Amino acid sequence: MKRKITGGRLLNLTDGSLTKTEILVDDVSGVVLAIGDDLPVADEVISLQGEVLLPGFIDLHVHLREPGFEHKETIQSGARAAAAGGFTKVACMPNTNPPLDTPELVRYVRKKAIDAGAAGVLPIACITKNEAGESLTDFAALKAAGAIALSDDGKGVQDGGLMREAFVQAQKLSLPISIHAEDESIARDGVFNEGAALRLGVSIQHGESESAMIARDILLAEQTGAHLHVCHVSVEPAVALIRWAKQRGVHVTAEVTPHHLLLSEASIDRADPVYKVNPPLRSETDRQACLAGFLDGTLDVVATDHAPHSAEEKARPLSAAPFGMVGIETVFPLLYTHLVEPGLMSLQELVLRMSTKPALAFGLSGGVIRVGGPADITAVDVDTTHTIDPTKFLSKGTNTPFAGWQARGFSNLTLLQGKVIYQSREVK
Ligand SMILES: NC(=O)N[C@@H](CC(=O)O)C(=O)O
Ligand SMILES: [Zn+2]
Repeated sequence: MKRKITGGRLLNLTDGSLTKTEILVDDVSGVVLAIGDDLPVADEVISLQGEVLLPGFIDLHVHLREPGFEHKETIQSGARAAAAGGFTKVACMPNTNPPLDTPELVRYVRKKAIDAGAAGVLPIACITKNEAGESLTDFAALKAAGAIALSDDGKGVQDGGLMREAFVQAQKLSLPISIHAEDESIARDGVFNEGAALRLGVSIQHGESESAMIARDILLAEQTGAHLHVCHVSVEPAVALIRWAKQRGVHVTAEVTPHHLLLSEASIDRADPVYKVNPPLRSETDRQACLAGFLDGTLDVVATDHAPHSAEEKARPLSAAPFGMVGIETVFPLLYTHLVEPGLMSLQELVLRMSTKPALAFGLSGGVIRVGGPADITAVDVDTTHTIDPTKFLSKGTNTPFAGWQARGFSNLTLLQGKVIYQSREVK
């Protein structure tokens, strides 16, 4: 079927200009057939009212919880939530039950994702068997089954020798390794960053647990020539280390989450599990360093680390509640409203960091809208203000510290390969 999208404004990623234009897409070939005025008739016309047309967002770090934790999220609920957030592709982490450490499990996730018919889901497989940190998985078999990267996210690989071997093998297969950098001998199960922890009388998770492991893995990636991707950077020394590594020519990319860009430990007004996330919300100095690193490109991409948990789990006492926040349905409006509108970054730069650069970093298709390219598109409304209401999320998780915040830039329409995977009530 051919679909014509009319009434939208296409963002030019080079100069930031917005041009009112039509786009013709085909859901059989999955590509953009034409961009321009007065395009030929189509099987279906979708009329927009000035929404901005952007390449679908790509998230390199989400948790879809299947198999094993379907009460938190399913691949279907997570992929639908992603589409509502403007995402056409998400890379899901392997800390499921069982963890994604075999080709069969990787294929299971891919099949479930296709059945969901929403955002594309790209599995990241475990570095170590059962995420136990003791022996490596079969990287070649996992890649052949469709894994796009390797990670033990949720945990750091504590054994540096094992991690060195992982980089050696990943390099041969050109597979990125996404690290959850946390030295457990330093982190010691701490919950909040030092300032909030001391103020509220809870255990401290020291920032060096993150930066020390990043330093180790930069050195290992340099020696082995592997692609190191650093997850959820949150502390100033980590930003400095990644900047240094890039200057040395190490193949390193890094992500920053919306919560580490917009919140600090000063935002934690009470010992509430809604603020419990790993890595923790850090100091204002750390937040500023992450923002500066994001603006100067040291931190390449935004990733949400969408980490849904049930209301019951998040209602537990702080020490017993799980780490994690949802983010997939709110990230673009939050960053549009709090970074683009105040003039900290341009719209096209934000889109580059949410669509184009994630695609480039992991060698994925998408990230730009062009004739002949994939028809992976989202249309965002930058004029209407909405209040973030977790009860309206398509995700099963409502654990967000941004409830009640106002934002603009919510998606009204998302297409994957020319098929509509999300449409709001505003679009006819
Ligand atoms: N970020 C979190 O606080 N939690 C994540 C794990 C992770 O990304 O480290 C989760 O799986 O819930
Ligand atoms: Zn993590």
